[in-house]
Amino acid sequence: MLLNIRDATMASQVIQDIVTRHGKLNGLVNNAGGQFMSPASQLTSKGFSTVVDLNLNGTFNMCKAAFDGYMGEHGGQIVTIVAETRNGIPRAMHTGAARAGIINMTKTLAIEWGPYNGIRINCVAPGLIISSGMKNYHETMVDLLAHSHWMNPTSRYGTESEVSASVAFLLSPAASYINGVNLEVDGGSSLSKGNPEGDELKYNPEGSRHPVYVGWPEGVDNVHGIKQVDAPAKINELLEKYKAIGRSSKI
Ligand SMILES: CCCCCCCCCCC/C=C/C(=O)SCCNC(=O)CCNC(=O)[C@H](O)C(C)(C)COP(=O)(O)OP(=O)(O)OC[C@H]1O[C@@H](n2cnc3c(N)ncnc32)[C@H](O)[C@@H]1OP(=O)(O)O
Ligand SMILES: NC(=O)C1=CN([C@@H]2O[C@H](COP(=O)(O)OP(=O)(O)OC[C@H]3O[C@@H](n4cnc5c(N)ncnc54)[C@H](OP(=O)(O)O)[C@@H]3O)[C@@H](O)[C@H]2O)C=CC1
Repeated sequence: MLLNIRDATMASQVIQDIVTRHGKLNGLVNNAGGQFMSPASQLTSKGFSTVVDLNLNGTFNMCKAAFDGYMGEHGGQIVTIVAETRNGIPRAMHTGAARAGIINMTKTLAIEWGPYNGIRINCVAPGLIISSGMKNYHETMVDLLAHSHWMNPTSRYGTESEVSASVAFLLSPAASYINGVNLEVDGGSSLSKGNPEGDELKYNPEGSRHPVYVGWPEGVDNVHGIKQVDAPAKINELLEKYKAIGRSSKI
């Protein structure tokens, strides 16, 4: 099934096809999105609109299609992946504005659509995550990002598994009374970003138990159970580093 979320007609068609094929639509996860990096001073009006159209309008198109095509009558759960935006997103003001718009749209929809058979709608806001998406960026940006892994209190990137665990939780009955929230999955970067001159020890002063705490559950055999993703090499190197730390992080 082809889908361009920027196209409202296509969004409705895809929802209709799913309902026809499966007879129901329990959940919608709006994960599609993205941006290009540009300082705001160099951003054109068209560039700004493009990113807002993709993220904000695209998410609206999918939510509306799900509501009209099934959930308005039968209820359901919606989770939208946004991005950690609390202090803005330097070099990505367009996406920051769009994601903040989605978070506010989500609050309104939670209020307006909750009465429709208990529709629940929430957001998950990832911080920096080791993901295939990083391949979209120029090498210099990847370098910068790879050197920014300490920029939150956990001093590391997150993983796709850590984001999807939160999505699964919000979709599940375990979250049956959670509606209209934005769950930050960011290692605390929304609380503190650190100093660009700093290093990974910033949040781990001498005397703390571990240089970096990973805290991933063991895989079937060991921590190597963490999924390998098709991220740029420099970002994947971080994953290997965390795995090694993970093995020595057991309390
Ligand atoms: C030290 C810390 C650094 C802090 C910064 C941290 C930032 C973190 C951000 C949050 C973390 C998020 C991570 C991720 O999201 S992972 C990646 C996910 N995937 C993507 O981002 C997708 C990559 N992007 C794209 O696929 C496309 O750029 C996009 C879909 C967004 C747009 O594609 P489209 O084909 O619709 O658009 P066009 O190419 O036709 O362009 C339209 C106009 O947009 C302007 N533009 C486009 N590219 C650029 C660019 N690279 N620089 C500047 N401007 C750009 C331009 O005006 C285009 O119009 P014109 O073609 O007429 O010029
Ligand atoms: N990785 C990170 O650090 C962070 C990521 N995020 C967000 O998480 C989400 C997933 O990102 P990630 O996996 O990293 O990156 P990817 O680029 O791998 O995933 C983005 C997905 O969105 C799809 N997509 C883009 N535009 C459209 C469209 N118009 N219609 C339908 N699908 C579209 C892409 O499809 P296709 O491949 O076919 O183009 C791609 O599968 C994104 O919204 C991203 O911005 C937020 C914060 C941090």
